[in-house]
Amino acid sequence: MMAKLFRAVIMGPPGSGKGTISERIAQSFGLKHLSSGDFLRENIAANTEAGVLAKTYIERGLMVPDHVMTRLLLPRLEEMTRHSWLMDGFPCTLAQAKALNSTCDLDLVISLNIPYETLKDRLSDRWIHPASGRVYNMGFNPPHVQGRDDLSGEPLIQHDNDQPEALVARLRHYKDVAKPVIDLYKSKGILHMFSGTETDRIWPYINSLLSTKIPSRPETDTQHIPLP
Ligand SMILES: Nc1nc2c(ncn2[C@H]2C[C@H](O)[C@@H](COP(=O)(O)OP(=O)(O)OP(=O)(O)O)O2)c(=O)[nH]1
Ligand SMILES: Nc1ncnc2c1ncn2[C@@H]1O[C@H](COP(=O)(O)OP(=O)(O)O)[C@@H](O)[C@H]1O
Repeated sequence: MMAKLFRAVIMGPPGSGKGTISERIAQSFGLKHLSSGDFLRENIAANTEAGVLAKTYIERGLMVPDHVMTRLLLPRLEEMTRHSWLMDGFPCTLAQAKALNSTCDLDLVISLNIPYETLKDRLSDRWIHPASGRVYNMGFNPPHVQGRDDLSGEPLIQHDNDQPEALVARLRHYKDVAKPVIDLYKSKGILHMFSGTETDRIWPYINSLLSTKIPSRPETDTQHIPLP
């Protein structure tokens, strides 16, 4: 018998730990981690029509318009008929949420509520390996060799828009656009909000919530059919 597919979204301001927590969820529960940023980077690398268009916005530090995002992502999600997934970075706006709504029924939305001071500290210390998108934080998960990606050994970079001046504007913008999305998911009864300053302290709560909804990845347990 095929297990029911599970579809979840994770929301939160820049630096709130969406990527970090998504990876843990993917590992523990076997959901496929989808990231809007990764989809965009793939499309940019492949020079698709949407990728070329998206690049012109990202380069200017702007959000990609809703119609480009939905045209890019919804067909990919529609194709995922055999996989449970967790989407990170989409939807970001009410228009995106409504478009997603018309494509699929979400089971759960995780919203991360992290204080500004914490975000500022984390992001000013964030280093990225541009080619892979691997993310390091000098305090939390530093690279083995300072300034170098663990796998490729290539140099790490910092984003200008992770610095405090740009972050204030990004955060304000996030709050404005996310509020109606959060309200929508609250009204549907699928929103779960987690507050705190440390991913390691938030994670056990998310883990136990998901354990009530999906079987954890059974390495040895053959009673449960793992999620595809
Ligand atoms: N010090 C500290 N750093 C953390 C913690 N959790 C995650 N980080 C680090 C890893 C990264 O360098 C940075 C941001 O984490 P993520 O890239 O997972 O965040 P998110 O995906 O929400 O950011 P984005 O939307 O891509 O800007 O903070 C934590 O509990 N403490
Ligand atoms: N849902 C979305 N709607 C509009 N633009 C998006 C969306 N997701 C990602 N983007 C664009 O792609 C860029 C990279 O996204 P991401 O990798 O999530 O990193 P970050 O949010 O830290 O910049 C964003 O800065 C934004 O321009």
